[in-house]
Amino acid sequence: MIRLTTTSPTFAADFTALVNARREADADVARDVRAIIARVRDEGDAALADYTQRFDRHDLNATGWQIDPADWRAAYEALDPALRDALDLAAQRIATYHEKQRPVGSDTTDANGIRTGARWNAIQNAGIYIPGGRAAYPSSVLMNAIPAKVAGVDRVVMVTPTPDGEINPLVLAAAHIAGVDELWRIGGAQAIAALAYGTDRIAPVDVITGPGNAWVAEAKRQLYGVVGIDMVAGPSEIVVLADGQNRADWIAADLLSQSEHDPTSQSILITDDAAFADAVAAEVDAQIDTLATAKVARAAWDANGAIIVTASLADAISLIDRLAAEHLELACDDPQALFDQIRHAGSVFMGRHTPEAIGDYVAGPNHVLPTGRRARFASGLSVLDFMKRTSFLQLGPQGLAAIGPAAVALAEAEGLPAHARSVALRLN
Ligand SMILES: NC(=O)c1ccc[n+]([C@@H]2O[C@H](COP(=O)([O-])OP(=O)(O)OC[C@H]3O[C@@H](n4cnc5c(N)ncnc54)[C@H](O)[C@@H]3O)[C@@H](O)[C@H]2O)c1
Ligand SMILES: N[C@H](CO)Cc1c[nH]c[nH+]1
Ligand SMILES: [Zn+2]
Repeated sequence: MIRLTTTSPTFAADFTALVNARREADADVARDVRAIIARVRDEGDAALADYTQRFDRHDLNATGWQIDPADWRAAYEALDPALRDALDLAAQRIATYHEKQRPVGSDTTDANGIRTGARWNAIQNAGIYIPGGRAAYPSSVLMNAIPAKVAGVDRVVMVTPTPDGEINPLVLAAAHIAGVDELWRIGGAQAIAALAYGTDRIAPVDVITGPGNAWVAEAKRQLYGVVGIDMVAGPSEIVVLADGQNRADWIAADLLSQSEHDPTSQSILITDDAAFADAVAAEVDAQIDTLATAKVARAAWDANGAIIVTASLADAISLIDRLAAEHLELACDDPQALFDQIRHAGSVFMGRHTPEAIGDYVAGPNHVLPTGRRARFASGLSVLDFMKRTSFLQLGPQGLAAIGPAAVALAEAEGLPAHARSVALRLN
């Protein structure tokens, strides 16, 4: 963990180094992913079986390539009732939140009878990546599949790695609740490539959504264009802005909640109270060892964690915007006043009783969010990622007469005579 103070003479350089640190997709990851993608494109299922053996340690031809919907239902029905209720509550809240995102098209006709508009249609085939290397993510099944179904996607294809051939029953139960259509036991960059290009067994999809580690995120980035993607959603991050009135143990737990995802995760505390910074640092150290995920959390905190002490909470705003983090907690008395001034963050958690982890599971907004400072230009997963818009126009003789000559003039000015003729012929 590094500790910075805004009054230090080296702060500007130190903070810039923190902002620019490349935690994900370094040169090796990009090169390895390129090789994996090329092999899956050329060798299809054989490459998938080989990579699954290498990274997930099981033989797909023995364990099975797919898991059957009957098994999803059985897993749901066998769940402990409290867990089933928790999953149902999460699904219902996520559905309610996302149903409000359905877009409306437009259809207007002006005084010359020129009709213009736009119509939204669902993507036909969506691939959803559900991470599964270090932890199982039933919550990510709901976060991806529910918006896809709200959008009206015909075919939702879920891929997830099953290390050592084991699958978490909660992941199956979530697939059942969310109405997934196919479930393949493949993960990593190879699964993204299979969804993008298709193989003998797996029909290709039109868009791929979902989070994953550095290899998954880089594969989506490299395959964008062959296939649509939601965003690059890599190793988790959190920035917590907290004044000295918070409980140090609460804030330490919030920081660790994201550090425990991945050794390349990043957790940053910004506070205007140096004594509170000390207390949180001590709490993080005390809490890490109590976690079953201590090894990953420790690696992430040591390598990428940061505590920044500012002179005031207001001084933190420009720092927060430069970090453009996936998650931002505002643990202070008037979070709204700060939120009003912040532009770049994937999702914001306001007030002392809104830990980021509540949004990971049950609040309703999507937990698939842009990482690596991409909140400057990207948004969290939504129904719109599973839809696209087609514009349309319709003119009669009067409308064409009104705007056609301008089109002819512009076409001639561009040196495109066939364009000009196509309009002019109809004007005469
Ligand atoms: N940004 C978000 O919205 C969000 C949401 C949930 C989870 N996450 C992130 O998802 C990630 C989940 O990671 P995970 O590892 O548990 O599962 P994962 O499914 O993303 O990755 C596991 C796969 O990675 C591949 N892999 C591992 N080591 C490799 C190597 N050396 N070379 C090539 N491929 C390799 C393997 O194919 C393996 O099956 C975490 O980073 C977590 O922070 C992000
Ligand atoms: N925090 C993750 C997004 O970065 C989402 C998640 C799922 N389960 C637990 N956490
Ligand atoms: Zn999380």
